[in-house]
Amino acid sequence: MSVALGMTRPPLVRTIPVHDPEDLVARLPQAPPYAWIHQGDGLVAWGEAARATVPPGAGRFDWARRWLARVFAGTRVEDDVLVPGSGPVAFGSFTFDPASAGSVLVVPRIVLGRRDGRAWLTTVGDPPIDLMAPPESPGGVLYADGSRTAPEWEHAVARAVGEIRSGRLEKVVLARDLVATTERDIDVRLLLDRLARAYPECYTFSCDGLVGATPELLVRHTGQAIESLVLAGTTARGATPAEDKERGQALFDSPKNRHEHVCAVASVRDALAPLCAELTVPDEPELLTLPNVQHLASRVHGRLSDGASVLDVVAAMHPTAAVGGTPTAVALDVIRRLEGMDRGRYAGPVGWIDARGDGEWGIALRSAEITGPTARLFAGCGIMRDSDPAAELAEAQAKFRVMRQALEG
Ligand SMILES: C=C(O[C@@H]1C=C(C(=O)O)C=C[C@H]1O)C(=O)O
Repeated sequence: MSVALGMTRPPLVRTIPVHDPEDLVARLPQAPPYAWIHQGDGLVAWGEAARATVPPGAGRFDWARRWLARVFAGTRVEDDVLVPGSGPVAFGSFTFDPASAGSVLVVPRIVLGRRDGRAWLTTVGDPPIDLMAPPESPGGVLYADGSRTAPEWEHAVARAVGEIRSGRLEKVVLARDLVATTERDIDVRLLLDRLARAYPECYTFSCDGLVGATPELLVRHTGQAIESLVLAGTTARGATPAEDKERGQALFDSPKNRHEHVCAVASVRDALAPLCAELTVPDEPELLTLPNVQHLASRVHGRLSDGASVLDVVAAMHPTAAVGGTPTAVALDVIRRLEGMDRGRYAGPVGWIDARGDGEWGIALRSAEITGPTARLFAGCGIMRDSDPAAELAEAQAKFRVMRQALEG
């Protein structure tokens, strides 16, 4: 763990209003970027004032909360904007499996924010002057199987179906990985630009090499108010508007997908209920249409009963049945046995938190782990008792498309 690198006195954190930067991604210098962007609003950040490698284990969110409290308490703050995301902010991403290493928290040196026509700039200490070189293309992309070939993964899905039919569990989400290699190192800013343009309704994120555009908002925390967008149940887009509509209706009417969705919504409701004075869960899902797929979606709203921070809420929710399964413990056991890989931070919580405890966290889906000229892409699907392995494979391919297009341009 390192705190306030190179600073001997408590650093001054200053937030000032600035002119609308319009395109947040275009303001990122040549430095590892942090980002959370939705419909053009959000936060982009760079530099490192403090960083923590969060130790694995059941108490990791607690550890993170204590570390953040110490770091935020060790700053002097002059905040002329006072909105969620102003003042000191930390970005974070956690591994899917609590036993896996790799969870990280970073307090960037510079944060540029934009929401509802307002924009602000936060600096920690005296930040260095940054190089504004534009990103370059990584060149051609070659793909290789990750831990499982396509037929091996279909076999794993068939085995999961067998375990579900034996009555051990109702639902499990199985994922696979693909390894992409590019000619030159990947500039994450280029991926962010492409993702934010192609998927404005998703949350385009970047945190310490984990990059993606997730449609699934785990939780947004604004004062006492929280909201979550629960997704589960997926179909492809149609080739024509009529076919698109037909597919959407079939998804809505499909007992398999509705059951899959009910599992995910129940896990969110059960996790949030003990924290909330009010909680509204819709009776029926709606359709969320994205450029690559259509999902069943439920918007959940609540009011917290006490001063829980966004990270406390994340700790209570993860892993939801949208990425784990039902019941959770059995699903995690099946995932560990059948996937044949460590998910790393894929399907884990990713987002930001400020010193008031406000923040936005998504589930890190439609994402890749970037290291130099390599990207490890992930995609998964909810498996139910009547799942067809070939159909699940096709669904995973459609989900890979988000990061493939971001890499290929
Ligand atoms: C697991 C993923 O997506 C999740 C699984 C879904 C499903 O199986 O229908 C839908 C949305 C997400 O909750 C992924 O994109 O990798």
